[in-house]
Amino acid sequence: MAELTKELSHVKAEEPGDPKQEVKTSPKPKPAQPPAPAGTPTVVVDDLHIVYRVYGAASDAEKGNAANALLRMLRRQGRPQMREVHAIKGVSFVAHHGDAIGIIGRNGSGKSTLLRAIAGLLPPHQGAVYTDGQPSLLGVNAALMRELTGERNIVLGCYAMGMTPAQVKAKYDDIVDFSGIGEFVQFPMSTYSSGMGARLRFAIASAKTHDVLLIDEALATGDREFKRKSQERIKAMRAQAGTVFLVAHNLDVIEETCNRVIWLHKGKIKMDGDPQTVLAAYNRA
Ligand SMILES: Nc1ncnc2c1ncn2[C@@H]1O[C@H](COP(=O)(O)OP(=O)(O)OP(=O)(O)O)[C@@H](O)[C@H]1O
Repeated sequence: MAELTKELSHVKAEEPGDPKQEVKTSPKPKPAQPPAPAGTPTVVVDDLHIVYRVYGAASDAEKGNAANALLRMLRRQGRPQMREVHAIKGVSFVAHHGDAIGIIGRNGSGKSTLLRAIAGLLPPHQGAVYTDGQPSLLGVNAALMRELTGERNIVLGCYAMGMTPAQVKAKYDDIVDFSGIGEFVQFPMSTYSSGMGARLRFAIASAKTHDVLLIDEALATGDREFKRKSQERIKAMRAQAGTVFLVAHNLDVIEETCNRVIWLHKGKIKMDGDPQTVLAAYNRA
């Protein structure tokens, strides 16, 4: 913590007011704006199609025997084979401020792909995604640096979300407390269990109010107590009129946290409605 305090006080000396700040790259805080009223559209997904291109993959017709294998090897001397995986097929919906939307569906139905597309990480093959505000994707693989300590990752993660040094300092203890990693905050993240890493990622991401927060299975790795705390956080974010998308295989988490559920099946929306109705239909299928 001493090292961190030193680092923060050093950066703090270069905060606004100091003319040198003009050339620094540390993110500027957004001017305070009143939160948008609940019910205002935040995300519009319009006839979205996402197609992955996989290079070097054999088509079904080419698989299966030695002759085909030889043919494939010979063909690789020329242009590599390319296959397309049509992961999202014409998905449309509108999300609003204050919504917490659960995305459910079997393995491979396109849940993570949809979140990544809303986050702007995958270009639409067709259709479009419009967002009001900055979407932030929090996945279990969210990029924190394994070789750095929890402490440094908190600072970097907060900066990456656009927080000022003063805001990082104010939130630091809360992030450590919320994550429950205790003294491990001084250790490199490579020494953390997957649950500890996921808790720290959630604690960092939720230290800030997001316009659109996308959570991919992040709650699945926490223990019971952490799940309870994180559900409360999500509720608080909704109350501040942000929009939360949550992908989870644990349907209890979805039911307790979300006010709307979208059921994806083979890249298409099979059902979109209130959690009770959609989950009941999903469980019957
Ligand atoms: N990087 C990729 N390259 C090629 N195909 C991919 C890639 N990522 C996902 N896919 C394919 O896209 C489809 C949707 O995958 P996606 O990971 O979005 O599903 P999911 O519903 O999140 O699955 P899970 O519940 O197993 O996490 C699957 O057919 C998958 O094989």
